[in-house]
Amino acid sequence: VFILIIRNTGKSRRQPCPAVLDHFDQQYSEELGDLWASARAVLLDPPSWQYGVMLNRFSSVTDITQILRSQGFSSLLPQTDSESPPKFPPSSLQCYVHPHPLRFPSQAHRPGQLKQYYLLNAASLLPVLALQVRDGDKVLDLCSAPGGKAVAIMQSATPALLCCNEPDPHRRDWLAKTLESFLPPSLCSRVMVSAQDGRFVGQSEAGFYDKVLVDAPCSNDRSWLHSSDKLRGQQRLEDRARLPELQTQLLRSAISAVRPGGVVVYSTCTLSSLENCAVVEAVLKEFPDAEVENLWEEIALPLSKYFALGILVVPQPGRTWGPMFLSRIRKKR
Ligand SMILES: C[S@@+](CC[C@H](N)C(=O)[O-])C[C@H]1O[C@@H](n2cnc3c(N)ncnc32)[C@H](O)[C@@H]1O
Repeated sequence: VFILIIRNTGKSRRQPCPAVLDHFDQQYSEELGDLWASARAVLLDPPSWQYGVMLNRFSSVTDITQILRSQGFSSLLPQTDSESPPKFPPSSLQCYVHPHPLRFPSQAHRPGQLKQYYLLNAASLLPVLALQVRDGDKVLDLCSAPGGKAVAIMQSATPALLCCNEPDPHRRDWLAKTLESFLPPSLCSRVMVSAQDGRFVGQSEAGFYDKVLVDAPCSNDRSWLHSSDKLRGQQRLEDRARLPELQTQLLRSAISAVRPGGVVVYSTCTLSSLENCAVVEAVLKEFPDAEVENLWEEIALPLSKYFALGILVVPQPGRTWGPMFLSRIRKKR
């Protein structure tokens, strides 16, 4: 198999939206201090962005690992026989990363044919690792489209049920296509797609799930910074102000949907503390039977930066993963 790897070039450089950049400069220089200057440089430079290659364990094509290794990719997650930290629980999840911004070509959707790999920002795997899905778990992916984390969950273990919820009809179609492209028909009975408003799942399915992922709608810093025009950028800044309320409602609903002893992972792809720590903090006040767990020991990746209520991955030159915030909340027994 011949695979052409694309090196990102300056030709695809997109212009940042001045209003969004100005807003980020004000907020993030205050919240992140010196770290913002280097994160800013990465966010403004799409050709420097790295991409992870998550393998599909259900694809019968097996030579992809060899190709990746020969191109200089290496495994992001430590091999199970490795002695060196960090140690993750054994998992069949495999993702390859490259030190340079090389981009593997994406594969087209072909009905009836499973894709071999999924391209992603490797930090997106952290919420899935934190969820610690085990065989037989009942799992809810509350905000699921386009389905990257749902695919990663199914690479990690074989849950009894994975409910992928997405209320937006177009994004739900995209999600269904992703699942069809990566999962064999034999898993159909375990994986279902639902269309609920996630804010109300906690009432309708209280205490039903072992694990719930809330990969919340958020201000997606990477893409919002490159908003196509001024109006769109300004609209997004208005949306940004409203997001913490929706995120709070979704996290509240997720904690209600999990059984005592179960876990909720809350994640976003923004650096904004108002959508991250502040949301977790506000919701925890309402649930004395829930507590945040310390992920530092467990997910101590060199590209993560620790915050009191979770982990924030701040993109840095040469390690452009993130932005990604995650926090794991356990409901006491
Ligand atoms: C960050 S994206 C999820 C990405 C996805 N987890 C993945 O890894 O591919 C957030 C999703 O939440 C959905 N969403 C928005 N409002 C929602 C709500 N009230 N309940 C559930 N999902 C919602 C959006 O349509 C969007 O698809």
